Amino acid sequence: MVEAVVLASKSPRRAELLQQIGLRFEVMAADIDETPAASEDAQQYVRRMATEKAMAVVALAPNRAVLAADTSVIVDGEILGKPENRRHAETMLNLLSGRSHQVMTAVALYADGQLRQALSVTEVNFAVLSSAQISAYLATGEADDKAGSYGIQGAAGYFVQHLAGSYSGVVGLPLYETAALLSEAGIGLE
Ligand SMILES: Cc1cn([C@H]2C[C@H](O)[C@@H](COP(=O)(O)OP(=O)(O)OP(=O)(O)O)O2)c(=O)[nH]c1=O
Repeated sequence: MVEAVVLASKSPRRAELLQQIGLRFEVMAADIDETPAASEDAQQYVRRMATEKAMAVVALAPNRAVLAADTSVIVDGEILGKPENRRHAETMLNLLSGRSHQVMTAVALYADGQLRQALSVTEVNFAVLSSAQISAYLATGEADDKAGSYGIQGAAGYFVQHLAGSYSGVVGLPLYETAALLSEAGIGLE
């Protein structure tokens, strides 16, 4: 029997999304340093992060197919990752209020000695957020572990006036691109 793909992620959202497309997988997360390098742009950063997450797990399970992803929010060329604390999250939400930003998710798949990558870029338009709305949202705790300090799939869903791109990519794993990578690597969905 072919062994299940390993999802190199501690994100419950990524596991849920992968379940949605019927892939048999198990989870093995590896911690990596997520500090952006001074010289890299957002696209290079998310690609490098997804690759490093995958390769950290390949080092632990060398004969398995390993899938990983990385999501960042980009506004004015600035990369917004997960907030350090509530104040940081508040600053990010004020920055995103009333304008559009990009959400980039890179996916990396290592299988049969080959690394494949895909990138999903989505344009998201936020309504103007009042300070009361931001405070109420921060109190839900949903911002704490998410890039850009919001989760489109939760209470922040109503901040979004318009989206062009991949909804699943914003949540953390673009399903079209992921299925295409799996198919290229000859890994079938059930
Ligand atoms: C923008 C946005 C991000 N997110 C989440 C997806 C990711 O879990 C997180 C971005 O952080 P990541 O560093 O990409 O992922 P992670 O640390 O949560 O998990 P791992 O590295 O182990 O795979 O933000 C949402 O859930 N909804 C959203 O709308």
